[in-house]
Amino acid sequence: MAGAVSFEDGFPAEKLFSQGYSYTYDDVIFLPHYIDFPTDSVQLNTKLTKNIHLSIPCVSSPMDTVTESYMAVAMAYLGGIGIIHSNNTASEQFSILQSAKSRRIPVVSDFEIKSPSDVIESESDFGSSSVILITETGSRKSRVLGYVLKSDWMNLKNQEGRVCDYMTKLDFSVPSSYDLDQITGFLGQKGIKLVPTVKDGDGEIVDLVTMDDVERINEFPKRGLPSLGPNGEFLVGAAIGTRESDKERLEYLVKGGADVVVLDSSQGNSIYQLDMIKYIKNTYPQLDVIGGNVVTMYQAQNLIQAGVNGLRVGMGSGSICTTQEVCAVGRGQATAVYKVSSIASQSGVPVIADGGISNSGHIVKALVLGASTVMMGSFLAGSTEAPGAYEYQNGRRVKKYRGMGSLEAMTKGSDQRYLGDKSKLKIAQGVVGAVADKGPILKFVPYTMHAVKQGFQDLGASSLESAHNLLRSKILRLEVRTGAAQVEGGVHGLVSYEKKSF
Ligand SMILES: NC(=O)C1=CN([C@@H]2O[C@H](COP(=O)(O)OP(=O)(O)OC[C@H]3O[C@@H](n4cnc5c(N)ncnc54)[C@H](O)[C@@H]3O)[C@@H](O)[C@H]2O)C=CC1
Ligand SMILES: O=c1[nH]c(=O)c2[nH+]cn([C@@H]3O[C@H](COP(=O)(O)O)[C@@H](O)[C@H]3O)c2[nH]1
Ligand SMILES: [K+]
Repeated sequence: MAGAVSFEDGFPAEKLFSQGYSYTYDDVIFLPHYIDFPTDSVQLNTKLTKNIHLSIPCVSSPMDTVTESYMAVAMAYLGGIGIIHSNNTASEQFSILQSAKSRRIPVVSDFEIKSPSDVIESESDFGSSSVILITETGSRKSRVLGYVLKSDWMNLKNQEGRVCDYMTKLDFSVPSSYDLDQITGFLGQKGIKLVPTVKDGDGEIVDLVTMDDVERINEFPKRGLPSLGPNGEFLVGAAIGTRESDKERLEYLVKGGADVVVLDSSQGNSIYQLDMIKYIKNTYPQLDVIGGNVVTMYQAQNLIQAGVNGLRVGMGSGSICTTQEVCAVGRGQATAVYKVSSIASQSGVPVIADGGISNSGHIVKALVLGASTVMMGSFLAGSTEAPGAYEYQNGRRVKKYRGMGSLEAMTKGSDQRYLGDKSKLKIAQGVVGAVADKGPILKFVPYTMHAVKQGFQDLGASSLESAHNLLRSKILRLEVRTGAAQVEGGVHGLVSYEKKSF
């Protein structure tokens, strides 16, 4: 470390965040410190809750356009975690959870299954997949007999025949608990192009993994250790509410193997949430509970005293949120993360900085200001692994992304909860929108983590713990950026440019 500092330059966080302003990530900037280690030696391993360890500080938000099973699997594969949303029935949420828990390979495999006597009538029978699987009865819970590749079918002379007349025979399947290395080895050893994975026990087909999938995944940048539970399954979380009916939902989720539950509310400091925390702690003492959302020390203190194992911070900071406009409550996210973390750290309760992340710099700021993980909605929406299909808007490939407090999400299209019950007024606190196709999170999350490591290196922080210590000991300094400084900090003065990050 460089020589002792005998002058004042910049502000310690404690001073900056006690001036009566609500700052967000873009308002503040860290002053660089001293580098004495390479980027690759920065460690981003962290805690989601007191008991759950992750190798990257990333959590996908419990929103119905962000986290279902493919997202949860990809997040755990990368070393983070996904929280399955609860905008569905308890049994629907249970199936999504089970679907994530039964997988170890982050493929988005959306294939059709037919029986040997079926006929493939047109190319559209393949859907978005390049292969159709053939099983004895044409269902998932049936013996695999073979497959038909779209490319083979296109070259067939007699496309009208039954699939058993031309399918490629396949006698193999592997347990769905196989990881990528085991499947790669299996495909190589048998010299086959693809293999279905099946659940232990009932033998239900889970995925179809092709050599192309395996090669593609192996080409993505290096990742952290996957997030695994003691039974070798991926760690997966789930959201619940604080109504009486959520106790039944919780029972399903516990049966489904949820590793952690998030009490999903915009204002977590309520009698309903405190009662739910007590109920969960009494009924399932082994289950970790994340409370929130909170933005003040007072709110946080109440939930900590009630026994939460983690805190989710952010009110109105999300990209689709209108809470601050509608309700006049909330807080700038940088201030909220700093203030809540400063009290939560005294009890060793990890903080999730939720909402408002739109670049790697925001992640650095959230983590250095005291958070242990960041929760992201829009940053992960629009990816291959996010729920929903791509569509085109003005020539751009996009996926829908919507707030869970938007009218559309609250009424869920045909759901009559709101439209039928005229006595209950519903006010939207979120919007429905779309985000651009970002490709697989398997690719852009590792690049983003590398950018975060570079930020940590500039600050002289080799880990989250070291960053938190540097901030608390007032060695790390920061300042507020004026409007002009923010303009200067972005790209400016060019006639045109292309922004390509990696
Ligand atoms: N982070 C943020 O800034 C915001 C997030 N959201 C998201 O929107 C969704 C809905 O959020 P909220 O509306 O805050 O959900 P919520 O379930 O906490 O609250 C909905 C309403 O139900 C009431 N309520 C909850 N439990 C109750 C019980 N047991 N008995 C009687 N009343 C009860 C609440 O007081 C509130 O009026 C969540 O997914 C949340 O994450 C919404 C707004 C802001
Ligand atoms: O005011 C709100 N109205 C909503 O409809 C809504 N839906 C989600 N959220 C919150 O926003 C977070 C995701 O934010 P980002 O897209 O910025 O990552 C999420 O993680 C939530 O905390 C909402 N907030
Ligand atoms: K907002």
